Amino acid sequence: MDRIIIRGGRRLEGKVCISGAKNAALTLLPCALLTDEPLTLRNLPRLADVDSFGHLLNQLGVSTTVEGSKPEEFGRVMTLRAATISSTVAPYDIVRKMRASILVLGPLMARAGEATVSLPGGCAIGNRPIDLHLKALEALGAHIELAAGYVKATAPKGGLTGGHISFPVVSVGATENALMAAVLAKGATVIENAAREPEITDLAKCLIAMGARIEGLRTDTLTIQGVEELHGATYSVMPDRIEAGSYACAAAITGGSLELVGARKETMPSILTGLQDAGLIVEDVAGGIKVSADGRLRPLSISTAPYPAFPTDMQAQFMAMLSLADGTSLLTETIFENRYMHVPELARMGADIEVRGRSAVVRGVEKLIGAPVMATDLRASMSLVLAGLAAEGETQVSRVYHLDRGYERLEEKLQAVGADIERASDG
Ligand SMILES: CC(=O)N[C@H]1[C@@H](OP(=O)(O)OP(=O)(O)OC[C@H]2O[C@@H](n3ccc(=O)[nH]c3=O)[C@H](O)[C@@H]2O)O[C@H](CO)[C@@H](O)[C@@H]1O
Ligand SMILES: C=C(OP(=O)(O)O)C(=O)O
Repeated sequence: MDRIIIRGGRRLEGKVCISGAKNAALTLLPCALLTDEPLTLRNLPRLADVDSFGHLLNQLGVSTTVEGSKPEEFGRVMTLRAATISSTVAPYDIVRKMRASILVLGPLMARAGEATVSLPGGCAIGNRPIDLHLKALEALGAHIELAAGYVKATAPKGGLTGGHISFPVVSVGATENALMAAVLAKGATVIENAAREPEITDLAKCLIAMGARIEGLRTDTLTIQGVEELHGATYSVMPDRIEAGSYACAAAITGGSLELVGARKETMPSILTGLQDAGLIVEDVAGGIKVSADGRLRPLSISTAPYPAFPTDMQAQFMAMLSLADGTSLLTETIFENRYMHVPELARMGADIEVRGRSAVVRGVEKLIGAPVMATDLRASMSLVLAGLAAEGETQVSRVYHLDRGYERLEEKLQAVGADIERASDG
């Protein structure tokens, strides 16, 4: 298994190219199931999850071809074509490894009228139920059965019909599944209390490019007028706001200055406000954003919540950064009940953090010290890399496969801006 080895203490300076967003890519890929014509996705990040999703789609009968696989090229182009759907089953083995697999449910129902998808179950960051995904499909006429760990959904004879969906809590995944199911349903669908994450807008824009009729983009009410069929399209995946935020934290924690090339300011309001409140200088530059440290970091009080509030996917990275702030910060996690797996590992590097239920009290320390650490999820692993960049001495982060799910060419991007970081393989 690979490890990342970091010798910390170097100030980072320069430009980092921001890749296509994982969480957008993973909801754009299943759109290929909605048409028998080719869907070409540009700016796809080179990530383990994107490859796994491609394999899942192959099993369902989708052909995939990839261009731009040369190591020096960023942003792959994948053309997907679901001329026919040969299987409507997403098996446990794949869904277990990649939770986004659940996003084939809506499109399979829309196109094939049936889907059998493994229940995802819990994962390291907490319980991740799918009851809202299922209720949304039921509102469109689907019949749902649960048996042997699988959801079996079937549409009535004439297919799904438009309906009224009102989510009791904001769910990104359930909004995505509902949207992808509704675009081919007969008649109109209204989704209330829809998630407003930029990745949802990216999905809606791609569906519109494929011929869907959707109104209310960027708002919490989406109105969809079902169409007979969708056609092929070419669509470019939005830049990854969480990757951009993570590199901004790298600039902050090393007292450095990084230009985040391609980052879109309008997709990361609360992240940028958090950085500014922590004392960083955030500037618009041509084609991106520049984030620079300006003295000691200030403590913050932050609560995660659905967009446009502070994202749960940035909580761990901010915690690493705030562990070196000049004072005590309070972080509250409202989305996932167990997203503090990085706390004991950061503590092994000298951070002073106390978890009290859903909150974490982070008392800033003068310095962190390198140590061997490991994490059980993606953003927790990134928080340890950030801590390692600032720490005195050597940090070894194991279980690198978590990072490979969400950060394209992490070591390469960090080396280019001055980090002493490498990947070691134990064979
Ligand atoms: C609102 C939010 O921040 N969502 C995050 C969530 O998306 P993801 O789509 O995985 O999760 P949801 O947005 O669906 O979950 C939001 C909340 O709703 C609850 N829920 C969800 C579905 C359901 O059927 N029933 C139910 O009760 C969840 O337990 C959670 O507390 O994790 C992703 C990966 O970290 C993040 O990129 C998303 O930003
Ligand atoms: C937890 C994450 O992703 P996933 O929902 O794919 O597990 C994430 O992007 O931080």
